[in-house]
Amino acid sequence: MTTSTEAIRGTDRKGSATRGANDRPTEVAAFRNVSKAFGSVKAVNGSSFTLHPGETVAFLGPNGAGKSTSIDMLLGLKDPSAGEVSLFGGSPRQAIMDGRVGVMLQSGGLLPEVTVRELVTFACKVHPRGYAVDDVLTTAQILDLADRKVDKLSGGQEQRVRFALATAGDSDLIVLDEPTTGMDVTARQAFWSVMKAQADAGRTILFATHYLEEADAIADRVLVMHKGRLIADGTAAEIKARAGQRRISFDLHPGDGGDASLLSALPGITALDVSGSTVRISTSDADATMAAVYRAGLYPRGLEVTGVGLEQAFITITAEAAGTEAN
Ligand SMILES: Nc1ncnc2c1ncn2[C@@H]1O[C@H](COP(=O)(O)OP(=O)(O)OP(=O)(O)O)[C@@H](O)[C@H]1O
Repeated sequence: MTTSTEAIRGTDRKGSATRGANDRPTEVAAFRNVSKAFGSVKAVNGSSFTLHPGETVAFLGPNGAGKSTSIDMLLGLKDPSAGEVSLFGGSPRQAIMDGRVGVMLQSGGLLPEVTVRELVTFACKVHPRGYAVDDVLTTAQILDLADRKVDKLSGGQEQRVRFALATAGDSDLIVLDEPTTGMDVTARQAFWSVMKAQADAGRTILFATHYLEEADAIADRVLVMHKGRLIADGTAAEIKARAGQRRISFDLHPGDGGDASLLSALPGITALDVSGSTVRISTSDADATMAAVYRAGLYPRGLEVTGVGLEQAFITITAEAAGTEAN
């Protein structure tokens, strides 16, 4: 028996993107020095990146960074003011018409007065390689909502219907703009497990999110935008390393001589928290900080040094970008 997820996974699609002369997959999407201005607002400013077959890529950035505008250009919904956007080596509009892209956008009303089943059936029919509607409803976990009118759904339920529309056919690229906004924790986990199956089947996935833990857990690669510019492009680990921060924690026993003024003067230190005998430090240079701790004659016990999470790294690099602009 074919399960709905298997049906949606379809065959292994790695390498199904544009192929080069030597028949190796090349690129799914490319932004080449792309800008988009709305009057005096530079929503996107000279952005270049390439999406490769089979990658899961998170698009991060503070509010107004230019993520949705970039996605709109990627999908041919907006034209760039300058530069070039291509999908599968051709125009975004052609790729959409060919059914190569499944899309879940942030906004845009779902048709009122139709049921979930009617709407999803329509999406399956118009897709050149549409799946069976029951498979799509099952995979998106909305079979129980099939007979409900779409304008009577909760925000989280609406998101799941949008997800069903994005996965109604056998697309090579799935683009999701803040897909889990409004979903509860269980729905979010279920959503990402379905997306993981899509990624495992070799589809390329691009998703914008403000949930950095999602990006950290799911993405092979992270693009960070800030005020229209792409300020980081790498794995979550590379971006964390680039932010360069480390967290150190240790215990100092009473009488060890460590006081707040001594600790706060340690080299590299960016934050200090002393709670009873436990010292927690954020530092840009863990080696120098710890060398100074030992030089001061302190005896730290239970020493732990860890990297920062993606959230802290994101805050650090976007603050750096804001600082650079201000200078
Ligand atoms: N149609 C438009 N007309 C004028 N300005 C616009 C338009 N669309 C977007 N902008 C502006 O372009 C900038 C980028 O907006 P965009 O929606 O792409 O950001 P975003 O990163 O998706 O933000 P968010 O995380 O809040 O969704 C913002 O300053 C926004 O106000």
